[in-house]
Amino acid sequence: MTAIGPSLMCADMGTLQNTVKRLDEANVDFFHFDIMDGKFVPNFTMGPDMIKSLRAHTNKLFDAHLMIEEPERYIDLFADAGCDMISVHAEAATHLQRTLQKIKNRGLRAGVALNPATPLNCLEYVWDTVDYIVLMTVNPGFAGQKFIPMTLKKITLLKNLIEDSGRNIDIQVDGNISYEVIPQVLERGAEMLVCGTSCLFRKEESLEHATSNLRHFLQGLEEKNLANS
Ligand SMILES: O=C(CO)[C@H](O)[C@H](O)COP(=O)(O)O
Repeated sequence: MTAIGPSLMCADMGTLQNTVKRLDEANVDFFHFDIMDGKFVPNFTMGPDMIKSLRAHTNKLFDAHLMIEEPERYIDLFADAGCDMISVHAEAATHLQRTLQKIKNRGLRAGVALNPATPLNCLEYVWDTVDYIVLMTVNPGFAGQKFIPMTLKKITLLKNLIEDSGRNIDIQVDGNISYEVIPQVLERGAEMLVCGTSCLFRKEESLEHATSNLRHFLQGLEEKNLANS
């Protein structure tokens, strides 16, 4: 089943606790936290203390996407805050394998995030240390950007590489994951959707409606695929 993960940087920061409770009840699958340092990306968002304070309000998976330089220095901080999954950018981790191993040693799922222009060959020697790949479909740093069409080809290539590796590695897509884009990324092999302003945090509908509409839409696509197979 396709996993829905609200991108909490798109929420109202003043009512975050309530938002997490509502989305938990609306039955999202995981919560996605974008961590920015003003260096790797030109923006700032949330940090470990915020994650820690939200941990008591849901049992759903917490997924931290570290858009920061030297991510290896902060793994313990985010693990201690209550994260279940941590992804680091290949472009930012000098010792990528060591950093992924550090995440796994803490008992968490380890992810590699790739900017749109980063080729897939940086994954070649870490297949045995990675649980999920975050393919950025916009350049990271800001919500509300435009989907980059070249990344569709990358999903197909990545799916083939994962199948060849024989490993159980999920593909997460992040950036302008709209109703128009969703069928295209799913048909190419994405399994985890990071849902921001493009499909969940929308002015015209409540979080509850947005989540249930999205779930129905995904179910419809899955039924159509089953019927065609
Ligand atoms: O990673 C991100 C930005 O770097 C956000 O998670 C994402 O872009 C938010 O979604 P949307 O594009 O739909 O607003």
